[in-house]
Amino acid sequence: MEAGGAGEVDHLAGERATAQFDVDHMKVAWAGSRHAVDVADRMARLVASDPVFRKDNRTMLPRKELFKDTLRKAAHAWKRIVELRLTEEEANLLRLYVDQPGYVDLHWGMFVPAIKGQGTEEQQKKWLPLAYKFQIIGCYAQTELGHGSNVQGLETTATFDPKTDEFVMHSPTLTSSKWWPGGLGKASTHAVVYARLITEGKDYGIHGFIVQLRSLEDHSPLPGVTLGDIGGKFGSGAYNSMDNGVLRFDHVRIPRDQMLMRLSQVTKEGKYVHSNVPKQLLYGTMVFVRQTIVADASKALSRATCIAVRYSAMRKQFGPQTGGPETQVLNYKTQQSRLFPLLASAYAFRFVGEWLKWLYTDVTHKLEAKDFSTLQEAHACTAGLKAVTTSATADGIEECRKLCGGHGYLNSSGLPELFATYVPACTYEGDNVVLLLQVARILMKTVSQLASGKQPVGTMAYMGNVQYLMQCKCGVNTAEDWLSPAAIREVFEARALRMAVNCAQNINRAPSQEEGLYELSPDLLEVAVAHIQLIIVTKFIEKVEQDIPGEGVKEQLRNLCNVYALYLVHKHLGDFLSTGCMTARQGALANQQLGKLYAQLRPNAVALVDAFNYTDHYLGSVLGRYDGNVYPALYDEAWKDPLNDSPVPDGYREHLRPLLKQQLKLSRL
Ligand SMILES: CCCCCCCCCCCCCCCCCCCCCCCC(=O)SCCNC(=O)CCNC(=O)[C@H](O)C(C)(C)COP(=O)(O)OP(=O)(O)OC[C@H]1O[C@@H](n2cnc3c(N)ncnc32)[C@H](O)[C@@H]1OP(=O)(O)O
Ligand SMILES: Cc1cc2nc3c(=O)[nH]c(=O)nc-3n(C[C@H](O)[C@H](O)[C@H](O)COP(=O)(O)OP(=O)(O)OC[C@H]3O[C@@H](n4cnc5c(N)ncnc54)[C@H](O)[C@@H]3O)c2cc1C
Repeated sequence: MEAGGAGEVDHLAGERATAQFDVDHMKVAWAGSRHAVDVADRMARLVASDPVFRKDNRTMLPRKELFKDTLRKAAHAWKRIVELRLTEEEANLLRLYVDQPGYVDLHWGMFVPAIKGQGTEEQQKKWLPLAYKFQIIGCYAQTELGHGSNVQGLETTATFDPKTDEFVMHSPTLTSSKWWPGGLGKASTHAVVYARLITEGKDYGIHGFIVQLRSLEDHSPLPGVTLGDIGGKFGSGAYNSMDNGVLRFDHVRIPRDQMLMRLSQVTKEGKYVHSNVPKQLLYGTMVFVRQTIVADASKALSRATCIAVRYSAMRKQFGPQTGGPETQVLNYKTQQSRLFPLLASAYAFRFVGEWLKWLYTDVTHKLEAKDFSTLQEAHACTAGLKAVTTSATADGIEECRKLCGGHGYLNSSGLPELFATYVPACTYEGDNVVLLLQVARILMKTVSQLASGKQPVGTMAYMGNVQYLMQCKCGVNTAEDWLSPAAIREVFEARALRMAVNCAQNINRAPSQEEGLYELSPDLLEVAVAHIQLIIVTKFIEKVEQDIPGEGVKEQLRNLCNVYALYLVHKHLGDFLSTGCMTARQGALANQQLGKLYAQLRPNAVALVDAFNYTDHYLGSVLGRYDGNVYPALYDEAWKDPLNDSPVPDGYREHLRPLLKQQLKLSRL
């Protein structure tokens, strides 16, 4: 079929011709290195060219078929990984481009890291080779029906029996049933189970245990183990490919050496021994995953913005009153003011994710050397950035759906499934509100220590500049003044610090610290968000200050950085004004500058999303096609729906025909 006569293919080519920068170099800036671009490109094409990895029919598959398809894809991916001797980097990219949540995510993302982080050397030697070769499949069984956020409230017990040198795993109540772990329902043979350790009659709190759940012969649940899937989830396709599971134990015995004993041990005699390390290291796997979730946020948001930008560039509605061609919807200022901040956010999250990965690696090295001084920083940054980036990404994907008008609501746009798959990221690995309150508590502690002269470090170092930041005045006089990184940084620092100090003062007025924290928790959330946004803005500014090769690349990144920062100023103007960080006039100038930045971004928009280098397979959207040839694709896609298998639908004879015949009789009356 011919395109609808609007010349869409040429349209995107024209868009690409207006770019004022070298897209190839922007791909490098986005991916991190030339090597990263090449590997990602190779893996994306490998997946796209393999019929087993087809996913265009996914939202139409019934759950059982979808799950079987996930098993097939995972097994095929593994076969290719082994046959092609892919490196870990390549294998992980392959997993990314297969783009179907499944047990492998939890096996590699949580089961293996939990054993690495919490297992002794012997335990690692025993279990990791089995996991690396997929001779066992593992998951991370922490959350229960009754408790998820409150980890210390978990009820599953692991009671040591010195007579047999075993732990007895038991689910004493309905609410102690493990509930949610991915891969648990149908695929896993093993789990790292978090349970209350009881020995010598004393409850020592939550610890991790490796427990075999299913037979390695026929995959049936072992005696005393009840297992199942917890049921269908939000959306079609989407996270329904994952077997989130339920697990109950009825006095299941495991050898003592299956307690993960790196942080604490139980001796043969039943003595509990805690190594001289912070107990929060038990939460290390969550910290690791939160860091990967921040990196994933930029992937999901960049996918959505890529679809919305390309579609908005080809879609036309209305036109000048004087006549002439219709207007590309991307030219509407409202479309730009909704879409460009999301595009800028995708870049911002990419760079802060890169920095967070560095921080995580640095903290891990320090922990290995028994230096625990940066544990709090790692917790605050991973928890806060996870919360802020996932919330903004989930909202952003939904905004992109609306930006694509009616067609955005079709499954073939890719946006409904992307949203449904993505949105649980706001809940899993820590509910975003719960995580932001953790950050806020750390900020309150830091403020309370300022008076004693203790200098905050890391991302909180700016709080040490309290004398200046509490009274400084924003020096912006013209819209262009807002292009100064120093001016931007200062207002974000002043806003974050003043909000934190105000909140701390209000808490101090409460009858007790606990009551204050409780009453002011809505304000605390905003304090945490302001601090985390400061980190994202700062890391973006630092990125732009680096040496970035490629014609025009640095300029585009600077533009995106300014869009991101000034969009936040506009969105949170109330914070900036109420804390006296800027005047209403300066707020208006920021908005004026933002409009100018959008106009500069406009000719580069399509090229900026091309720099993500996504294949049409990975995007999975007829609206986001690289060639912009949207209408024929939309039209063809509709005919693939099973509802169109026959011109007359199933059910006609039973339900439509009698009705229509009856109406006929009535009309004859
Ligand atoms: C196809 C084949 C391919 C093969 C490919 C092969 C290659 C593979 C490559 C690798 C692939 C990688 C893939 C990754 C993909 C990952 C996908 C993941 C999908 C998501 C799954 C989701 C899983 C889950 O959801 S798991 C469950 C998560 N649960 C939670 O997050 C619970 C949230 N609750 C908590 O974290 C806590 O309970 C908390 C913090 C809210 C409260 O805890 P607690 O009551 O103990 O503490 P407090 O009293 O509040 O605080 C005490 C003290 O501790 C400090 N603190 C708290 N937490 C931490 C921490 N984490 N770290 C450090 N410190 C912490 C806190 O600040 C307090 O400090 P004080 O100084 O005492 O004040
Ligand atoms: C798709 C998906 C996959 C998952 N995979 C796994 C997995 O592999 N392994 C695993 O162990 N778990 C998994 N989980 C569970 C997940 O980690 C928990 O659901 C998550 O940590 C939130 O906990 P909750 O369900 O107990 O929420 P709740 O804590 O019950 O939250 C309910 C509401 O209460 C609020 N709230 C709770 N506490 C506070 C507080 N202190 N102050 C203010 N408000 C509060 C929350 O903000 C929220 O609005 C998964 C969940 C999902 C959705």
